[in-house]
Amino acid sequence: MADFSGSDLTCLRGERLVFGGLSFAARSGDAIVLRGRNGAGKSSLLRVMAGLLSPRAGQICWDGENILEDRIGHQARLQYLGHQDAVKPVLSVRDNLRLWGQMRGVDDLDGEIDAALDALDIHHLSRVAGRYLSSGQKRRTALARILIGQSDLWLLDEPTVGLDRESCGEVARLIAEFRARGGIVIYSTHIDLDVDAPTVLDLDEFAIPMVEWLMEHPEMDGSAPISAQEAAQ
Ligand SMILES: Nc1ncnc2c1ncn2[C@@H]1O[C@H](COP(=O)(O)OP(=O)(O)OP(=O)(O)O)[C@@H](O)[C@H]1O
Repeated sequence: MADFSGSDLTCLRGERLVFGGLSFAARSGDAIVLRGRNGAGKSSLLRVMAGLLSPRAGQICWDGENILEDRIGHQARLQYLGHQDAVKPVLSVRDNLRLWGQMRGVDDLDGEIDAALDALDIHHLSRVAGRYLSSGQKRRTALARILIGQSDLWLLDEPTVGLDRESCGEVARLIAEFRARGGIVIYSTHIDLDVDAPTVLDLDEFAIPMVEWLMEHPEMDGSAPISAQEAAQ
């Protein structure tokens, strides 16, 4: 039974404190849905969870080990789907999936690609170059990618953007199948996705006004006067 948790996380983007004091916990088969207004930090949190962005404070652990101690090992266990579909325009859909599969060192790649194309109902597009795909078809291709190779954790940033209503149902079904195999899914969405009993993590509850945060962390206040001794250091 895998265990993925974060404690007392603070995230800074640029000079802005996005959220603070955020904790979460998930075990095999769990789903967490991230909610919050635009700019609340859902994408930032997913990037922190993926180890692509370091938190300003707090830590994230997989089975008790800080993910930053072994970023490569963490990335091998997860599939991250960001806003960008990252579909190469000159490669066919099949070759895009082949490239991703090769990067993950997948063995039976052709078999896995066929299964992923079927699951996303894009077999008919397998020889079409990325540049000719519609935005929904690109999103389906990106979703097919997360099915290739073994993974224990899906981090999905608005997975249904650009998809028609029927495809949203397919995404919910894929999530259910992954959870049934023991996977952990954390996703952001602005629509209601038919996922069974996800834990809701509302980022709006963790927004901290900058001024309040600077009072707790005066060392981060670039506008505060510093002593002559500190200036000399
Ligand atoms: N690369 C970056 N550099 C600096 N600030 C950033 C960067 N990316 C995002 N931000 C800022 O971080 C904050 C959180 O953005 P984020 O994209 O995580 O929010 P979100 O909840 O996913 O928003 P949305 O619902 O609009 O997708 C925003 O204020 C944004 O301007």
